[in-house]
Amino acid sequence: MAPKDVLLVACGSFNPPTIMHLRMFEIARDHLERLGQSKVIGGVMSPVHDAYEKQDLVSSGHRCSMLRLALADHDWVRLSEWECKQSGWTRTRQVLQYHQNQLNSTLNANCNSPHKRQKKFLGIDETDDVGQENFNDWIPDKLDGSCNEGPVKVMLLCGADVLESFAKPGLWNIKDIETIVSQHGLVVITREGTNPYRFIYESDVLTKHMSNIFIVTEWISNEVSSTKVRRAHRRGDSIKYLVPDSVMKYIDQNQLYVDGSNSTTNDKDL
Ligand SMILES: Nc1ncnc2c1ncn2[C@@H]1O[C@H](COP(=O)(O)OP(=O)(O)OP(=O)(O)O)[C@@H](O)[C@H]1O
Ligand SMILES: NC(=O)c1ccc[n+]([C@@H]2O[C@H](COP(=O)(O)O)[C@@H](O)[C@H]2O)c1
Ligand SMILES: [Zn+2]
Repeated sequence: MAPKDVLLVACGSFNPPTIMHLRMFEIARDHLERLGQSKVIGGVMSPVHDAYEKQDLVSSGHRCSMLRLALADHDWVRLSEWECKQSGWTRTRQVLQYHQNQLNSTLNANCNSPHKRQKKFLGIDETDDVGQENFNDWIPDKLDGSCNEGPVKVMLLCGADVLESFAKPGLWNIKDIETIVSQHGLVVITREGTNPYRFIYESDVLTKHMSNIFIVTEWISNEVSSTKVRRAHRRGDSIKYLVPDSVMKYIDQNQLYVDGSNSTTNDKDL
């Protein structure tokens, strides 16, 4: 059976983006492709909306700028700004659905209408809906104009802490969890202090859809987190090699994470 095309979507604060956020994609792609059933055709980072109001969250303007710098030379992972440009916070199931719909319509459009480049040449406006900005820069080049592609499956890429947050009362809608695991699928990277296998065992819905959940053990473990980076920076410690150099420079130039002044929220426990 030919491998199925997959697009990995990582949702998160990326406050700031760390090397581990970028590593996640490499680890996931190696694992999925080694299993032989999937071909990863691209990756997307979708920063959460400011309205998520997580402690110390700097504006999505800053977070998108940092992601743009972090991904500047990346050959297969791209930033998607759609989520943070909405009027409020969007549930992850809807974020995945949006990206799936956009991919499906791109694939359909490729087969039913003139080639995109031809459209540009003809001066046809590429906006989706009247008055709606086009946020489609994240679509892999591979799909840009080609009509012989099969379907592409959008999967959620996350760390095991996000998987375990499924059990936090009131945080996730059970129907959303079922839709995410049954229709999209999950690629979960192990993280210190988590036990994703046990977590799946203890959940009926996750056990039911286990064939669509890929747990990837990161043997070269790296416990960098955005929280630790922010803390180190606030204390005047070096964050070199924890975030891309371009991101480190941006943090300095914009004096981010020095105190609470750039944060969209005041310090509070969430
Ligand atoms: N070291 C890591 N190992 C595995 N997954 C990670 C790691 N760091 C981040 N992730 C994953 O990256 C995604 C984005 O997470 P997020 O933006 O919350 O980063 P974070 O480093 O956990 O930040 P914070 O400390 O602010 O929560 C999540 O799915 C999270 O689990
Ligand atoms: N119900 C939901 O869809 C739901 C709940 C909690 C977090 N999330 C998402 O998980 C991601 C990671 O969040 P944290 O940075 O809090 O770990 C964010 O993108 C957030 O939007 C989604
Ligand atoms: Zn986190």
